[in-house]
Amino acid sequence: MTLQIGVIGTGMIGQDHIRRLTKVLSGIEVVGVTDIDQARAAAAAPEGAEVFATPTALISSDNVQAVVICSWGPAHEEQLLACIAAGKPAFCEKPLVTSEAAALRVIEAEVAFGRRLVQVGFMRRFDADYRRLKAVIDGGKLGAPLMFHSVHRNASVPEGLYTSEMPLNDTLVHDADISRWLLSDEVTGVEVRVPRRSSRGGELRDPVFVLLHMASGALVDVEISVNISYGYDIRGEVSCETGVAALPTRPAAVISDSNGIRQAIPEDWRERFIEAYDQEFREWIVAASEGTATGPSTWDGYAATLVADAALRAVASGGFESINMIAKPGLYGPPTAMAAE
Ligand SMILES: NC(=O)c1ccc[n+]([C@@H]2O[C@H](COP(=O)([O-])OP(=O)(O)OC[C@H]3O[C@@H](n4cnc5c(N)ncnc54)[C@H](O)[C@@H]3O)[C@@H](O)[C@H]2O)c1
Ligand SMILES: O[C@H]1[C@H](O)[C@@H](O)[C@H](O)[C@@H](O)[C@H]1O
Repeated sequence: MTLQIGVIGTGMIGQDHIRRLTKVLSGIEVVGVTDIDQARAAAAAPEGAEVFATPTALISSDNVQAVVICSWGPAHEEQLLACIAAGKPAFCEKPLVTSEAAALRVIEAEVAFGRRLVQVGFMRRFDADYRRLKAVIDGGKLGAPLMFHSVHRNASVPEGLYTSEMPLNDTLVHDADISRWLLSDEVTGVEVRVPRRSSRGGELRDPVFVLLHMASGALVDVEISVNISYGYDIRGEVSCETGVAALPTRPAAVISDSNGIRQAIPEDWRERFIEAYDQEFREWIVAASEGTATGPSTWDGYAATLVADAALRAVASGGFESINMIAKPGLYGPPTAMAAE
């Protein structure tokens, strides 16, 4: 059976996902697209796909069985709620939503529906290197994880569109999610330090240094640099009681020329996580074909939203900002460290 998919938002990642859904993966057909920029939607539409005037029209179409949301974060809530109301599985790019209140409304709707329908685009969980790192930590041979050093560097970000809040509410959400998942832990508080500003980003608050306090007592430090120019560089190292486990340096062709011997660094997220995005969709397609979702959930999107909110408060206060989660609904699995009481 072929799953008929509609894509909302045909910008950078929408186009990349349409490419993988039409040229890489099987078991699906992109039957519809929409974007507030109708010309962009028409240009991105695969042959034979319908260009819908609005997300509502796409979601309610009888031809669309599942939805991929790649619009801007502030638009996600309305589109997710419409998918849940229609009972259609939705893959939603990060961030899930852009406020705690919005995250709670999506949780409430999905819990009332009674089955998981939403998968959030935290693609690092599908990356083979991160999966091997988690297997080592879960294996327990290195003892308990004590510290996680997470480095998140972008070569550049879209000028004018990427604001000073975004290192914390757009970029950090990946590190927040991967920390919770890798360490099987929950974030209970956040501190942020702002070092000397990089002259490459103009007035942008860049870089930032974030400290995540985990429920177990483990600490996570995150470097976010979004104008590092040399490439898209993602690193991670977990210090445990009797050893250290780290992401490997990615294999790349070794080039020897008059500049020396060197290996290329990915240019951006599309290249670094290409296999992870393919794999997250493979797993989503299986789940969505069964009318549900897998992997990062609305609950995980909610948790990352709380971290982003706390980080923004921490910049303003200069101190420690705590996080208080609601009790975890059973739909999202057993209680976590924080919600256990
Ligand atoms: N997982 C990742 O690594 C990753 C990478 C890039 C982007 N993203 C996320 O994907 C989303 C899109 O990012 P992008 O880089 O493609 O941005 P983009 O600006 O290139 O594209 C967004 C598109 O959505 C459209 N849009 C916005 N609001 C809409 C609405 N209400 N209805 C219909 N269309 C609407 C815009 O016109 C635009 O074409 C963001 O949430 C971003 O954080 C995730
Ligand atoms: O939307 C993008 C995307 O999520 C990337 O994975 C991240 O590295 C960028 O900082 C962010 O702006």
